[in-house]
Amino acid sequence: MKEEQSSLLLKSSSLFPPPQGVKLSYGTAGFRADASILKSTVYRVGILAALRSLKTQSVVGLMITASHNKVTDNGIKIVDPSGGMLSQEWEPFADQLANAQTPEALLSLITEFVKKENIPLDGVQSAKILLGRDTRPSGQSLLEAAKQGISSIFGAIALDLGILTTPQLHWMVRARNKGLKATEPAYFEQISSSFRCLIDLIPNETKCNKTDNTVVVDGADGVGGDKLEVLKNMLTGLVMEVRNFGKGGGLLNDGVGADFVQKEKVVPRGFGSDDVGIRCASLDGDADRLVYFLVPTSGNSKIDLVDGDKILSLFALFIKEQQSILTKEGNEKSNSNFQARLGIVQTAYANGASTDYLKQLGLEVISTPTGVKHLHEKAAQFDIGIYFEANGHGTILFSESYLSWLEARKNELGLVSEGSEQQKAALRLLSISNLINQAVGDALSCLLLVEAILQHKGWSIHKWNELYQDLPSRQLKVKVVDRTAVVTANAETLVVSPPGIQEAIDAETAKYPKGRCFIRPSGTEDVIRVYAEASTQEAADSLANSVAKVVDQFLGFGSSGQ
Ligand SMILES: CC(=O)N[C@H]1[C@@H](OP(=O)(O)O)O[C@H](CO)[C@@H](O)[C@@H]1O
Ligand SMILES: [Mg+2]
Repeated sequence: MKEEQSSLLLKSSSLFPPPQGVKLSYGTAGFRADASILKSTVYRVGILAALRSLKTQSVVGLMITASHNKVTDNGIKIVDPSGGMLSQEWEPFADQLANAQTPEALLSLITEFVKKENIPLDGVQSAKILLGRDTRPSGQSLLEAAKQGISSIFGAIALDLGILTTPQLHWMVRARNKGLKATEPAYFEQISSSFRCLIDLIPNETKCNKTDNTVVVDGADGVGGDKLEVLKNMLTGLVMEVRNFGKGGGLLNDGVGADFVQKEKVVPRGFGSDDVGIRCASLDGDADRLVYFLVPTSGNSKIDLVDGDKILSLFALFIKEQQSILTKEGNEKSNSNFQARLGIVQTAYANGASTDYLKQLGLEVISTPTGVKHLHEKAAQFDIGIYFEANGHGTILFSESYLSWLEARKNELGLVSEGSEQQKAALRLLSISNLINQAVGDALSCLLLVEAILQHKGWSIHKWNELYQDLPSRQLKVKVVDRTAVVTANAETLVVSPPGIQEAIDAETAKYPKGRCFIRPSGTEDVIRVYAEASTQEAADSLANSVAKVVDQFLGFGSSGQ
């Protein structure tokens, strides 16, 4: 490394001392903590992003957000050139950088890594980093720290794109590296026009029945609500009312948003008795999650949750239907025999009833650890890979080879049977691939796809919700001395350390018919999460509570683990 580069790094890093007594970890989706201690981390991730861009010779992204966490938290994550999450191979280096105690230690880590990875840090190659942030008040000052980190690497340029949803930034990084238009208007144009195509392709029979085309959306008082206000005016065939849109004075994620709705199963702020029976949806704080819900009865805050698993099921059902129309037998041979592999990816948090339903549809279902980085990787191995976390984060990935086949097939059908059902099915699948974010789960594009499918099928939210009945479940959080003491295996369904705890969990679970329960350390909050499922709500609650007690005995503040 050149002398000037080393001294620049030493000088700038001395302005960003790391917080004392805190161990930072890249976690499920980047670094997250109370915003007041994050400046040095964000500065260092700025350096890391510049190195990633140099290494890949492509544009990368930096998103400043803490998603569903409380407003005083913030976080930072890197978007890889593909538009996906940072390659997991670089995560250990991210952890080391964030935790280096002195400017000298930081410099030596960087020097070593640059050498090992063969990164062209000569000032000749340039690096470009797109920066986005959510609406958190701490975003602006953290943005400055990120810029300082980026400008500490010769040749690196930061491009501030302002306030964006996380999926918008992922989309822009991907588009940019594919040489496509990567602006916010281009994003809105793409999703609204592909939504229009799907609406135009609705069969006349259902069009006549005129299904309810109104949806009320809780924007979590964050960036998503704000962006929906723009998007809704570009849509035809859908009436959208946005509440908690971020500029009405409500506090981000405070009794609102997809995480709250999914975990608490009660109405978010601003919703209530007047909404009985209406189709409602909720975004999270950075608009990468979406859940639907309905208020079943007045005078009670309980909701019927239509979660990520059900969105996944609706998507899977529709795609499977379109695929079978497209490959219907008795048609001309040509190149119509592409055996597209359709695969479903879930985590252990997926409701057991959803997995059963998807398997009954004859679909291949696989399970990965929590965090979309894991699900995305698996889904990308299929021609059409649909992945969702129960909390509403997911998307549909189409392989390049399948898309080229589909495009060719659509053109061919246009010549031989213009306007046929088969050609429409091909057009629908192509429109879905343009609507749904190919980089990462995106609440805005998923919302439009759900709406298009419901209109296509002429379904109400009730009808959709009846695809299968969720097994009662309960999620709890337990504060412990050191959550890293819990080590899991088998896609997080088994605890291998501390010894004895899995046996205790098994003993509790065995007491409940259809009981299923697992624990894992959260990668975004300082807690152990407990998930339980059983045949009744009381049983699920009781199982979750007993296992929470087990966790507390083994790892809580009164345990010998302290
Ligand atoms: C149970 C749960 O909802 N976990 C969430 C949450 O991760 P944890 O590691 O569980 O804190 O935040 C992640 C990032 O948004 C999301 O991917 C994940 O599904
Ligand atoms: Mg989020």
